[in-house]
Formats: sequence, C-alpha cells, structure tokens
Amino acid sequence: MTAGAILTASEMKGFEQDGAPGDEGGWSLMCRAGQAAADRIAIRAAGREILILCGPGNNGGDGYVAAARLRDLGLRVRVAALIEPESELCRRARDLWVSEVESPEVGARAGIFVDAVFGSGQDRPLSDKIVAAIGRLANAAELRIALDLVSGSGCDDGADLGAPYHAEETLVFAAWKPAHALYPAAGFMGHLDMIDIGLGEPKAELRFNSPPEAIPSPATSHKFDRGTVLVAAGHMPGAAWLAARAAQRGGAGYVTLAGYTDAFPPSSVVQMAAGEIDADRQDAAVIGPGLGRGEESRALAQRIIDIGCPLVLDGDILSWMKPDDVPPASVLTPHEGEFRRMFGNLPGSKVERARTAASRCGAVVCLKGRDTVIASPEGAAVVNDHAHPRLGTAGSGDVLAGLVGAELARGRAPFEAACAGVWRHGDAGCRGRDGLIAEDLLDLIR
Ligand SMILES: NC(=O)C1=CN([C@@H]2O[C@H](COP(=O)(O)OP(=O)(O)OC[C@H]3O[C@@H](n4cnc5c(N)ncnc54)[C@H](O)[C@@H]3O)[C@@H](O)[C@H]2O)[C@@H](O)CC1
Ligand SMILES: Nc1ncnc2c1ncn2[C@@H]1O[C@H](COP(=O)(O)OP(=O)(O)O)[C@@H](O)[C@H]1O
Repeated sequence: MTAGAILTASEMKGFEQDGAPGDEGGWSLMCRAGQAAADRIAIRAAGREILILCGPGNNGGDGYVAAARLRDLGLRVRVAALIEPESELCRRARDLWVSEVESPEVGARAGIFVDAVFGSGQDRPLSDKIVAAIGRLANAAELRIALDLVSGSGCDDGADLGAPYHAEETLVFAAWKPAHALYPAAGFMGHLDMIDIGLGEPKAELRFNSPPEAIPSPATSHKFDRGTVLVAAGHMPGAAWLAARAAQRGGAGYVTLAGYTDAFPPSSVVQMAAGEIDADRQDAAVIGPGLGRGEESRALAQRIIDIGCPLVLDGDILSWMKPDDVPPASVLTPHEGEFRRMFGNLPGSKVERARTAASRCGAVVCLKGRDTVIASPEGAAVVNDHAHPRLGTAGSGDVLAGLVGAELARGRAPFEAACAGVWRHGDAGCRGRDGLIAEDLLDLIR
C-alpha cells in the first residue's frame, strides 16, 4: 500500500527547485539521494558484490554517488557506464567515484545489480543495444534494485519503453512518479521504498488512494438516516442483486431493487415495480449492472435519473448514454471497453484520459483496472493500488457499483464516494483467497 502525492517529471523538477533553492543545481540533493540509496543497498548486500550501471543524466549521478558511498562503507562495488555523463551533476558525481568505470558489454555479473541508467528523464523507447546491455547484467544478478524508476518505464504515463527486467525493489526519491502507480510500468518496480531527501511533503493534483475516514453512525440513527439506495433491476438479475447486496454491506440502511424483480427471493432488499418507486426517499441510485439495452431498460433508467439523486452509472447504461447527458452528481464506473465506447480513443496516460472524460461529462469518472483511476471534472485524480488481480472476476464491478452507491447515499460527495468505494472494494479483494467470486466480496467488505 502506497500513500501520498504523485509527481510528473516536470512537477518533480519544480519541487526540487522550490525545495532546495540555490543548491548548486541540485548537488546536495543528489548527494543525499545517492548516499541514502547506498545505505539501503548496503543493508541488502549480505557479502555480495554490487554492480551499479550508470546512465548519462542525474539518475546516473545518483548511481556514482551511491557507488562512492558503498566503497567508503567497505563493500565490494563496481561501476559500469552505459553512456558517458551528459549532465553537469552526473559529471561531478562521476569525479567523486574516481575508480574504474567498466563497459557494460564486457562487465561481469554481480550478485546485486543496481539500475541507475534512466530515471524520471526517460522520454523515449530504449534502443535494442541498451535493452540488451541492461538485460544481460540485470537478469544475471540475484537481486535487482532500481534507483527511482526501472529503466525503460515511461515516467509520466507508465508505458513500457522496453524495460529489460523486473526489479525486486525500487528506491524512490522524494515523491512517487506516475510510473510507480500506472501499469504496465508499475509492475516492473517490485517493492517500492521511498527515500526522503529533505524536500518535505509535495503537493499535487494526483495522489494514491487512501483508506476512507469512517462515517459515524449516531446512536439514535435509524435505517433511513443511514442512506437509501435504489438499484435499477433489468433482465440480468444477478448483477443488480450483487449491486444491491453490496450497497447494504457498504452501510446503506435501506436498499430497493426496482424494475424486473420476479427473479429475486424475499429478503431484506425491498423489491418493487418501476411504477412504485418513491422518488422522495432515494439518497442515491445505481443504474447499469445487468440493466440491458432495450427500450424498457432505457425507460427504467430515465425514470430513476428524473428523481435527481446522485447516481452511479455502470455497465449497460454507459453503452447508450452520451457524455453531454450525464447528470452532474454522478460517478461513472467504466472498464476500458465501456470507457472507449463512451469517450472514444482519447490520447494520453490513463490519468489524462480519465481527467479528460471527467471534464467532458462534468462528472466523476472511475476508470477501472489494476490501477483504477478516479478523476473529478475539476482535475483532481487518484490512483488506487490497494487491489488484487483476483478482483478480475465476473460481477466484481457490480459489487463496486453498489459500494459507491452506499457511499453516495451516506453523504459523501461523488469524488470522495468513488475513492472510498474503490478502496473498500480493493481491500475486500486483498483479503480474499484464490478462486474468489463476486459473492465472496460481499462478506469481505468492511
Ligand atoms: N536534484 C537532482 O538533480 C536530483 C535528481 N535526482 C535523480 O535525477 C533523475 C532525473 O534526472 P534527469 O532529468 O537527468 O534524467 P535521467 O537521468 O533519468 O535521464 C536523462 C538522460 O537520459 C537520456 N535519455 C532518456 N531516455 C533515453 C533513452 N531512451 N535512450 C538514451 N538516452 C536517454 C536523456 O537524453 C538525458 O541525457 C531522477 O530520476 C533521480 O534519480 C534525484 O537524485 C533527486 C535529486
Ligand atoms: N488485475 C486486476 N487487479 C485489480 N483489480 C482488478 C483487476 N482486474 C479487474 N479488477 C477490478 O475488478 C472490477 C471488475 O469490474 P468489471 O470489469 O466491470 O466486472 P463485471 O462487469 O463483471 O462486474 C473492477 O473494479 C476492476 O478495477
């Protein structure tokens, strides 16, 4: 679980300049970063030789500083350079090392491989020659540690720029970068370890999702105070049923399934025909899971939209609703396919695409996946990494829709409701076991 602000490469540069003005272009920051990294690497060395592969920029500079420190600590360390230093700081750090710098093509393997080739400055795919050189040394080591980012990761969009290996650990300097959160790159990094280099807490419009604060229940509260959720029931009853149950487990005091309810057993979920809906009593509604796309389904959806309460829009409704028609207090929960159908092939990273979509429809967009991104129309965005691949199972998204519905009904604003629902859904998945099915999630929600 990670927490805190996520900075793009250019935001990171501004953060460094603001946090350490007049610092000889960042030299003392580089010394702190390289030395702190060396101290972490030393703990893991266990007598093994360390090979640090350096690049031409400041990431390479961190590598030379770390190498000098490790040598001073008495560890066995070698340095290889993939490209000669190009940045001023990297040259200065190279001078600190003074000893031999090997060629990566001929350098022998070592037990620990440290990747100081490219960090947040990577802006283009790695050449085949670079991939081969990094891959040969990295994949021959017992332990792979990356400084800031695994080389071959698109810093701002998490793209795969040819990453030649997967690290066991990545030592991250001062702030998370989008590549630590967005896949595929986030999958290359191994365990993420933040290194504080004295810049303080960064501010950013993009953050990792965090556990929601509990909503208090006053001692005298009754079922209607605890939030009422209406779930549209179409012709695929299982999906609407899961959403309704998840809304109950999410804490809503009164949940109604309305529409085609013939298939449901008698239970604590109230069931009624579309014509019986009590419009005054609904704090939030979920429209989409198992709804269908026919005329009757659309009429049911419209009837619920006309109530005017906050909405979760999921599944089928996303295949016909136009972005301009989305009611403002809504949370949309598309997977990638539904997202593309509604918003087309938008350019940019997953965060940028979710932000563009949120701004276009004027509502919160929760673009699902291993790295679910929640974006508000105002530009705030959160990436959720508190999840597990076992959540990729039929009906899991219906459970999420019901949970977000409960959060809306209990009074959270749409962006906060989406963040809380995604967190609780991911948390349930993390506590599940292999073979988990969507029904299991209901008992794991807390
Ligand atoms: N004050 C500072 O200077 C600090 C810098 N830090 C380090 O500095 C890094 C960022 O440094 P830079 O902005 O110099 O960027 P990098 O060192 O990540 O890389 C930039 C260099 O690599 C080249 N390059 C990028 N992609 C390439 C590719 N595919 N093939 C060949 N060459 C490529 C660029 O032309 C440039 O010379 C951070 O990731 C972090 O490791 C940290 O030490 C924190 C403090
Ligand atoms: N690999 C994964 N890791 C974590 N969460 C995942 C993964 N794959 C899917 N999920 C989550 O599972 C849910 C699946 O939703 P969706 O595709 O709408 O399923 P369904 O329509 O079957 O209910 C989403 O919340 C998504 O973020």
